[in-house]
Formats: sequence, C-alpha cells, structure tokens
Amino acid sequence: MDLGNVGILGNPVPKRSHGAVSHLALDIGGSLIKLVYFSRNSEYSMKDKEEKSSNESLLVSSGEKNYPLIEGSLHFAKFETSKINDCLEFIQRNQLHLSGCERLGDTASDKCIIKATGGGAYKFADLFKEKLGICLDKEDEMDCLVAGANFLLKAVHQEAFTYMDGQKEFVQIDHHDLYPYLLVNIGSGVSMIKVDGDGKFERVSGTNVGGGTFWGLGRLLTKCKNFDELLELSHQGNNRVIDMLVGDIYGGMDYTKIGLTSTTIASSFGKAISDNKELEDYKPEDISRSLLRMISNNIGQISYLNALRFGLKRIFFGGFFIRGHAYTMDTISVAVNFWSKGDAKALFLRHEGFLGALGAFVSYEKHGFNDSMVHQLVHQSPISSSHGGYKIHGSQNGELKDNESIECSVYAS
Ligand SMILES: Nc1ncnc2c1ncn2[C@@H]1O[C@H](COP(=O)(O)OP(=O)(O)OP(=O)(O)O)[C@@H](O)[C@H]1O
Ligand SMILES: CC(C)(CO)[C@@H](O)C(=O)NCCC(=O)O
Repeated sequence: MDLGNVGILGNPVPKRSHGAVSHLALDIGGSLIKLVYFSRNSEYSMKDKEEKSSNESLLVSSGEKNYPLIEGSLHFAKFETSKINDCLEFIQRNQLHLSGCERLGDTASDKCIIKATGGGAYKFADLFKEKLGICLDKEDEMDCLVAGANFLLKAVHQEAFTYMDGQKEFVQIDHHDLYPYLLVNIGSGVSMIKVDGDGKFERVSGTNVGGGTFWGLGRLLTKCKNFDELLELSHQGNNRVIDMLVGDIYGGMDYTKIGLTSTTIASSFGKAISDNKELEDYKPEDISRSLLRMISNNIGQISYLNALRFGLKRIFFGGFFIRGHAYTMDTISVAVNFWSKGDAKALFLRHEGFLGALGAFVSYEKHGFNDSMVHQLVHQSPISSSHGGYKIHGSQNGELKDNESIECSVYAS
C-alpha cells in the first residue's frame, strides 16, 4: 500500500487525502517510541452512506448498542527515544494529537488526552504537555504488551510465524486454543509474561541482557552509527572467529555424551582470551555476529526455562530487537528447539515492536475497539472480505516494511 513520502526513521508521512486521524497511542520505551494511529478512508463518508442503507451488516451490535463500521488503516511509526523532539514534531506536523481533543462545553478550552504506555509515559509527561498541550493517559506497560499480542493474534491474518533453517512458516492461530502461552518481549530489556487469557497474565521473569545490551555493546565495540547498520554487519560476519567452540576445546571432536556437537558455542567471545589480538584486529562484522548470537541464544534459553517452569509449549517473541532479522530468529528458534528437545516452539510476530502501542490503542474504550469487538469482527467477516477482518497490505514475502499499514475496519460508538 502506498503511504506517500517516507519520513524520519522510515516513518510514513500520512497523505493529505487520508481522512481524519483518530486514536493516536504511544509506547515510549527506553530505546524507541512507537506510535499507532487510525485514519479513516477519505472516501468514507460517501461510501458509508451508500453502504449503510444497502448493507445492514455494517452495523454490528455489541451488547445493547449498535456501532457503525468505519473503514480505514492502522498506521505504525517509530522514533529513537533520544530523538523525542523528532517524534513531537511528527505528531505536530500531522496533527495526530488533535484526535484526542475534546471541547469542554462553553469554556472553549481544549483538553487533549492521548493513551500512552512505557516508562516514557511517566518520564516525558511534562514535555508532551509543554510542547503539544497533550495529557498522557498512562496505561500499564505489561497490560498493553499482553493486550497488543492478543489483539494481533486474534485479529490480524498471518501475524505469527515460525522461523527455522531459513524457512518462514505462518501459523494459523485457533482463537479458542490460544492460551496459555509465554510472551517474551525483547526491547531494551526483556520481559517474560505467562498469558492465560484476556487481561489474565503474570510477568514471570525478565532479563537485563536484551536489545539495549546488543546495541549498546555493539556500538562501543564496532563504532557502528546506527542499529540497522550493526544488524546488517552481522550478515557478513563469522562468529567462529571470536567464539570458542566445543571443537576448539575438544580437538575438533563432538562431545556426544552430553549432546554437544563440535560447532556448538562453548563460550561466547571465548577465543578473544587467547588470540593475543586487540579489538582493532577483529572485524566489526565478526563482533556483531558473535554478539547477536550470544544475546539471542541467552534469551532463547531463559525463555525455554520459563516455558518449562509453567509447562508452556508456545513462546511468542516480540520487541524491536528482533527486527524480523533471519539470524536472530534462527538463533532463538534453535535455542528453544535444542533445549526443549523439540517440545516447545518459538513463534515470531510481524508487528513485533508494536505490541505495547497497539495495547494502548485498543485501550480506548470509547470507539468500541476493545477485544470482544475485534473478536466479533473476525467472526462476522472473513479475512478476505473487504469489510472487516484485517488485511495486511504490502510486501509479498511476509516481511513488515517500516511504512506498512494494516487496512481494517473499526466500530465507532
Ligand atoms: N532504529 C533503532 N534504533 C535503536 N534501537 C533499535 C532500532 N531498531 C531496533 N532496535 C532494537 O530494539 C530495541 C528496542 O526495542 P523496543 O522498542 O521493543 O523496546 P523499548 O520499548 O525501547 O524498551 P523497554 O521496553 O525495555 O523500555 C533496542 O534496544 C535495539 O536493540
Ligand atoms: C524495565 C522494563 C519493563 C521497561 O520496559 C524492561 O526494560 C525490562 O523488562 N527489563 C528487564 C528487567 C529485569 O527483569 O531484569
């Protein structure tokens, strides 16, 4: 889907022809700020008028009420938290914040309230108030991660997939057999959440060795200027240059008795002990590869251990660390598969980095975009239908591009 010009950090600049933007939601994390907002199709009013009279199914009831169906798109954007001014400018330029404004009777004063989650909803509340006049309505980060994951798994076609040996396979999610699962969100740090139902969850573990560690250490060790460059470097690298393998210790042999092949990493960065080399003697691409492998492996292993603790078979991985990156997903999948002896499965999400922001988005109650309605919407309309359901438009190979949007319909109250 063509979204027009691409703005800062690959963010789409909404076309002028887009209809009104509504329901901006923010997730302000330690590394990145994520935005989700809905825009109506510009042709909405005419089409809606025509269709409302001819097609009663556009009015769907929830409890006592009927809600009209509005077609439009969900948009996604992200900014580095350290460049929060770019984010404020993006919101201002595209007037995204006005969606949250309510005129307060005759007082003529506008009150803009925007749903926000993540630590930055607290840290930057005053800045948003001062620069844009916005009051951030804070939603709990864990609540939002879970709500966002449940929303995606129930409402978005081809959202979850496995990744093994370079093969991506989409997994059809049975809504009635979704719980329990382990949600592992790899942001700056990592949260592991056992999810038992809608709003029913427990954060069972976490680790401080996460995406921030990869990017922070990687930047220091390789002098890379941005995250994607560091990730790109890892493609060309060879981790065996720096990692100490089982074969390095066992004279090229496997340690079969305990199930370790000669190529298994015995000690990440272990070769640097004895190589008599300085940092400059290693290629940045090899450093990046070893670092990515070390962190992904470690997260995969801790995730498996937590899945084992609670007898969970499915582990969904989210967070912007993953970035749809083949080597990262492969490493995590291999770790989960290896430790669980094939019993547990690692699954990835196309909208990996937007769980929190989507959770904040669906927490707007007033436009009826809550989970039970999403549920109804999926039941009412098959995914391929042009009314309702959620269709992803964009790349054919299942990769989410930075400027992609989800075409969808919401119920307005
Ligand atoms: N363009 C980017 N700039 C910086 N980090 C990026 C970028 N793209 C991906 N990342 C990775 O994603 C991580 C941040 O992921 P995410 O946005 O999910 O977490 P966060 O909300 O910022 O962190 P937390 O939830 O711990 O506060 C970074 O630490 C880094 O590893
Ligand atoms: C502190 C949060 C929740 C902020 O998003 C995240 O960075 C995290 O889960 N860190 C790991 C903290 C720990 O459990 O050790």
